[in-house]
Amino acid sequence: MPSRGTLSVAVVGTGKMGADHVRRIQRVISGARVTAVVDLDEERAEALAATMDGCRAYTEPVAAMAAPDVDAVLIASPGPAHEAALLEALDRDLPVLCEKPLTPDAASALRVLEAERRLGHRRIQVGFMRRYDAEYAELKRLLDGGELGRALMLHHRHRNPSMPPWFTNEMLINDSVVHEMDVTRWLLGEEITAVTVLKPAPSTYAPEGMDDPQLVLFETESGALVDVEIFGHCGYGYQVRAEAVCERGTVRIGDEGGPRVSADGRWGGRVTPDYLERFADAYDRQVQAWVDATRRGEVTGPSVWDGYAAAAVCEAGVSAQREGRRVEVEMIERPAFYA
Ligand SMILES: NC(=O)c1ccc[n+]([C@@H]2O[C@H](COP(=O)([O-])OP(=O)(O)OC[C@H]3O[C@@H](n4cnc5c(N)ncnc54)[C@H](O)[C@@H]3O)[C@@H](O)[C@H]2O)c1
Ligand SMILES: O[C@H]1[C@H](O)[C@@H](O)[C@H](O)[C@@H](O)[C@H]1O
Repeated sequence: MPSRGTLSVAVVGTGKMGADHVRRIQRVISGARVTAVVDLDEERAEALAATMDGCRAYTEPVAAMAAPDVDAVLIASPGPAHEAALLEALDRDLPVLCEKPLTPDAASALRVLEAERRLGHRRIQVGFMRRYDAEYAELKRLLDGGELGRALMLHHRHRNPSMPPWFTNEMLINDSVVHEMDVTRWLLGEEITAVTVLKPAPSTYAPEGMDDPQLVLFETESGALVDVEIFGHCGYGYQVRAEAVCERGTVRIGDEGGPRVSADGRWGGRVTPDYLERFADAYDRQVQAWVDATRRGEVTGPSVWDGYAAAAVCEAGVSAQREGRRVEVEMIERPAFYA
């Protein structure tokens, strides 16, 4: 299919992530421009729109999607607002890149899945950007290559320096560990079947009501075991690491590889301060891949099925966290539409 001209994108939600995607579309990647920005915070949307020629500010996603100069939508509002925006975009048959999580619970993710199936063709890519990170891609290549044998275990480490004040205990699972749910499914090519959450005595820096850190355990269809350390307030930087333990070898990614400085009788390196720096290349590749595929009239990358499957695992994870027991994941059969 021939490429369309420059893609005109509406960015819904102009907070930390939305503003960074706007910068990326305008200055880093090719083939797209931002013609609309939407935020409930009118001043924020207007201030951002004023920095771009030909860009209008809206407070309602519906109004932006109805604009004649919008032909694709990037959703970067908070998770609970995704469903309404996704359903509106599907009604208008607009291509979408939706930040993770697709939606915060399985029932709403299923409603989006059913709406896309009714439309009859895929329109939505979910923003599980780790799939576009060079190290994760190399790990996937090694596991798929088969030389190391079957993967028996995955160890994930996910540390944030701190979380915003509105972040909840449940969000450690359905906003943070959702990344490990997706990469586990993707790396191993199978579904997660059960989740257990263990909690050590919390850090004294954990906010009131938050058990931080937590250890989340996944079981998979083939019997692989996967552990995730989620630490929301480690204080010193942003670290995401993974190690695959296979029958004939192990692979580790996410170790800091930058310059090692020796000075003042010490040696050491730098820990990235946040996800925007650690995953900068992955976000760039993800958005470029979405723009390129959309201009070709295709939809690639993580699908609504991937978003739904992760939401189903999140739901089990939140119950496991609350009830202190192993919880099995309940999900529908994968429809042929998403084969
Ligand atoms: N992929 C990643 O690594 C990554 C990193 C951070 C955030 N995220 C995701 O990006 C999304 C946004 O997160 P953030 O950190 O930028 O949040 P944020 O709070 O910084 O920004 C959200 C913005 O959306 C606006 N908003 C709220 N409801 C809205 C609605 N109904 N319509 C339009 N605008 C609305 C808010 O006013 C705010 O400006 C979330 O889904 C989050 O999980 C992904
Ligand atoms: O929304 C953010 C984002 O998804 C980051 O990639 C993750 O590391 C954080 O834990 C989460 O809160």
